[in-house]
Amino acid sequence: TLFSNKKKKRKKICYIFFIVVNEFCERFSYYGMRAVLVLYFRYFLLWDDDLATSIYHAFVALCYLTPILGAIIADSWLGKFKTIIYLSIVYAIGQVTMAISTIHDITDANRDGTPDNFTFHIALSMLGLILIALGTGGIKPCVAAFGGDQFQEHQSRQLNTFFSVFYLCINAGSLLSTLITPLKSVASTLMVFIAGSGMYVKTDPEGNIMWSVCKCIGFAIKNRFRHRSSSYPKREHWMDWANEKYDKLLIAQIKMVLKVLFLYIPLPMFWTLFDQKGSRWTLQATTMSGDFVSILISTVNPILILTLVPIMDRLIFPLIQKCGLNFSPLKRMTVGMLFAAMAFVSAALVQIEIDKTLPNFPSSSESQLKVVNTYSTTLNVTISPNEHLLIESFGSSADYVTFDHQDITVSLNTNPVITKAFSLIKGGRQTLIIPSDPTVMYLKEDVKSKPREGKNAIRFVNGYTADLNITNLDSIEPSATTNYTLVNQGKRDFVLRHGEQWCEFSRKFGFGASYTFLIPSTVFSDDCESITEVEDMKPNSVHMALQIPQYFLITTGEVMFSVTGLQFSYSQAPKNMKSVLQAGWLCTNAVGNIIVLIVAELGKLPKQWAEYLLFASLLVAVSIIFSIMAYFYTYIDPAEIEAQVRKEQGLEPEEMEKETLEMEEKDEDQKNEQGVKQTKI
Ligand SMILES: C[C@H](N)C(=O)N1CCC[C@H]1C(=O)O
Repeated sequence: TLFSNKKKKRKKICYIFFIVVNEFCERFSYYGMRAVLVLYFRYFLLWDDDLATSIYHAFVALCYLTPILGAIIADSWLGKFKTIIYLSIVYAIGQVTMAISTIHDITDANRDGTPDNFTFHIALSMLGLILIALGTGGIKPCVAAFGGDQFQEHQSRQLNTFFSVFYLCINAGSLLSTLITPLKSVASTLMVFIAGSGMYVKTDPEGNIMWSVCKCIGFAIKNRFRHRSSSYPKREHWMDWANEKYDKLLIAQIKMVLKVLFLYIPLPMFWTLFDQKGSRWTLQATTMSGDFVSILISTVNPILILTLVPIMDRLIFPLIQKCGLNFSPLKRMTVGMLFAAMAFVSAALVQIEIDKTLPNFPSSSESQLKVVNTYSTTLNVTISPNEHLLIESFGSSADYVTFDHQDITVSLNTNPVITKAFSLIKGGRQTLIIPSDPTVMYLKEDVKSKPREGKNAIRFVNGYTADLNITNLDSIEPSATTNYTLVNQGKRDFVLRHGEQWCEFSRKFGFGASYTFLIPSTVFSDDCESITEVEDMKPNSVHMALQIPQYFLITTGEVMFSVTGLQFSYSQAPKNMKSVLQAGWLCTNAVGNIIVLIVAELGKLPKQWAEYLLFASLLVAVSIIFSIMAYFYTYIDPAEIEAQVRKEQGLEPEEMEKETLEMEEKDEDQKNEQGVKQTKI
């Protein structure tokens, strides 16, 4: 017996392995593709930021809505195993379609590097994304439930460990997704899953269960309405009004599912905060300094998951249990939400620090002006009515001057005095460039937000007497100013050239700054030494390491909320509706994304820190509501309830046991048969 038990255990570990590796590969493909999706929209389809992020969030929401479809197909028709196989094929076709849509040569007849027919590429990529959403979402509830199906009722501890390992694999896949192409991984997902085919415990679909559920609920509502008069005796539950027509077992199962789905109503708020990690927090990082921006943003969450899940499972939760505290799944989920709220408080505190260092940008009715002097002497600049600035040669005004009107007159104390009228841009920042011939002074528009992705915006004013060529820039005429170019952090070299003459100029950049470099007429004689720099915008000074606490808090919250939610959804579902409840759980994520799309994108508060605090407060309020709902929830053992109903229906427990035994024997025979077949091959 001992030997056969050990053998069974080893076998189980083996086929669980196929399932978790399958999830690893799938998430690998999904997150790998998601990581480059916004870039594809921005730089290939040339969409603007808003459209790119909206379509991105809509796609993520769709990926978490399609699980309903997958669950219906699995529980009512194909069964989980076949659903996973078929929808994985749809998934792979989606990835191929998406890959084809990125080949610009297909419509680039004139070979200029730009597609000629954007509509074709957009249509193809949208089709690809829909297929991917159908594939990834469709299989997701089935894989989790299918994994759970491999355990027997008494193995609840192992079941919990399975879901933790399952979540670890999701995040290992997400972490490594940037290294290997998504396409290969879809193919391997399928192969790994099929490889374990002969070993799985496959539960058959029980007819069109979803249709029966809908009909049963519809009948209960109609029947209740028909008997609304007080002369009819009350029933314990409104679903009991379906007793006249429907099987007691089905009614009991629907009650279990509805109870859990009702509990899920407040949960999307967690995902609303969680999903802003990829949008608001990423933007926050671009206003901070530090060398590890991209690594931090794309990897910190999965790395923390890989560390925190084992720590929680093996250390924290057992410790809490040892202290005699009942840290039930719903309590864990509530605490998870509170952690996410704390993460947003932490984000707000970081934002307040960042705001202290941000430039004072003009409001929509104001205009800002700075003056740069490349004239040969110091100038006294008067800007009507009462702004007086003393600006050295090859220097600038100390900071921007803010005006609440747009029309200004500038006078220079040259001989004769030069006076010129300008109209400033409302809500804009500009620089008045005074060249070597001040009569042609002109306005140049400046950046009025922090350069993206921690880059630096730089430009040059040519005070040299002839055209100049600068590395990677077009030639600049004398007295002209280049447009801004974005440069990365670190040391950058520029070569300035005019005919045979040249000199090299090096500059070390931080993050998110903006500079105007003034090139004097002596530039070649002093080997670029005399180039001066005007700081239009200071580099970011709040270090990105300050974001670590918020990532740590939200990931701790995720471990408590998401891993527990996954386990809870499986354990509280009746046998024939496991995928449906997994789909319901995943839908909370979809709704969360839709809320981000609607509320966070449309209703921006003027202060970012205030928006973070608002979201934190909302989640605290929601977690209080959830904890009250959880207080009234009684944990159930679906198998026990089903057995009890069966018993009430006259099916003796012995018969049931016999039935179960027969099924197990059948399964065992089937597996042995497969094993023999495989050996023969
Ligand atoms: C990458 C996340 N840490 C994560 O594991 N997930 C976010 C949404 C649910 C879950 C997933 O299944 O991808």
